[in-house]
Amino acid sequence: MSGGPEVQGDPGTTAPGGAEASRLRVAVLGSGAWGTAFAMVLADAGCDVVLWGRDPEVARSVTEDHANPKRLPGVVLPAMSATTDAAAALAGARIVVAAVPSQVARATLEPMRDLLEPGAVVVSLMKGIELSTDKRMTVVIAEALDIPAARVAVVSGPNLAREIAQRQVAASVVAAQDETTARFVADACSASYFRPYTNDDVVGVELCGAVKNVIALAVGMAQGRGFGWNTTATLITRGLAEITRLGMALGARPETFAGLAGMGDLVATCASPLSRNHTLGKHLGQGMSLDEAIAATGGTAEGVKSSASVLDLARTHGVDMPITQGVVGVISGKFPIDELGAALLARPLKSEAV
Ligand SMILES: NC(=O)c1ccc[n+]([C@@H]2O[C@H](COP(=O)([O-])OP(=O)(O)OC[C@H]3O[C@@H](n4cnc5c(N)ncnc54)[C@H](O)[C@@H]3O)[C@@H](O)[C@H]2O)c1
Ligand SMILES: O=P(O)(O)OC[C@H](O)CO
Repeated sequence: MSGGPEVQGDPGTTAPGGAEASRLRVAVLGSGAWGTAFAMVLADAGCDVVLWGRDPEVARSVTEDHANPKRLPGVVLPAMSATTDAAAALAGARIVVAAVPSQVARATLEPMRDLLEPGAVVVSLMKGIELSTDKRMTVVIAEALDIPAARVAVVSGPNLAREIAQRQVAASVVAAQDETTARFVADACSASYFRPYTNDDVVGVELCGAVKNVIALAVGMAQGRGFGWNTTATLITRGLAEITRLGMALGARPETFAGLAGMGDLVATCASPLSRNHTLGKHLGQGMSLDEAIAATGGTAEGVKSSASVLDLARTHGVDMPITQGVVGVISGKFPIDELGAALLARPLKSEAV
């Protein structure tokens, strides 16, 4: 990659000085699978990237060995630095990308509030809904860092970290209330194998990312019980209907659900064995306990916790989400997994359109 996005234009502050002054500095918070893979996209796109995480050995290995064997074994990373020092990571960063598990986002970001560069844009890669508040991640970010919503964006789409880290071709959505913010982020992460589209439907894009994980759990459970592609396709299609109903009730645009962040990510997550949510659901379907399934899956399966906040949101807004309700029942141990299919089919018949 040559050049890369320059430090100029909106939204902005003055470029940091020194040799890297002409390259856009980006801090990625969270050195897990997606934080690391997205840092790679940004570096390939020409940004000056620093990765922050809690684990000193991961930071050393990313900086010195160009590898994160814990989360992306076998992947050779482009040149980037990594640190456990948040102040060092955030210094001079015009874009800050948050890629920690959703339920720790607020606690992770709040202590960084005073370290953020004035005018920095903050991007959520997270696909969850905060328990206890039912808030979307861009809202949590704006509150935790005390910045205007117009400076917050979300990147979401069919983006399995391992495939992106292998530089397999993929597209995604960058959503922000402010078109300038979305364009700024899209320019920063546009690489030869990664194509971001902009969108201003932040609510729709974030709901798609969080709820598809719940539907992927349901698909995994069904496949673990031995059901085949008809069941999978039924759950994906009716899952999309659930996501759309909730999104419409919260003010999202219907076309978002047919796009990359909606149908696109739903298909990738429900079909791929690389998905942690799908895999965890499958383990449950095969008879593991929740604790066993979490341990066997490894990594963050956001749907386990976010299913409860999604269902809570649905109840608050009077939206019917039977698949989500079934997943919450199974996860909480209150509903036997082998009765889920029959319970979903026993509901009163209705028109497909509602
Ligand atoms: N992996 C993917 O393919 C993928 C793709 C798109 C979006 N996402 C989303 O990105 C987010 C991060 O997922 P991931 O795949 O990188 O997860 P991961 O499980 O690979 O890594 C999570 C990282 O967060 C760190 N972490 C955990 N608790 C923390 C805390 N209290 N404070 C700071 N760091 C903490 C862990 O040490 C780890 O480095 C999730 O919301 C996920 O849904 C993941
Ligand atoms: O591994 P999962 O289930 O978190 O899914 C990964 C991504 O969200 C797919 O786009």
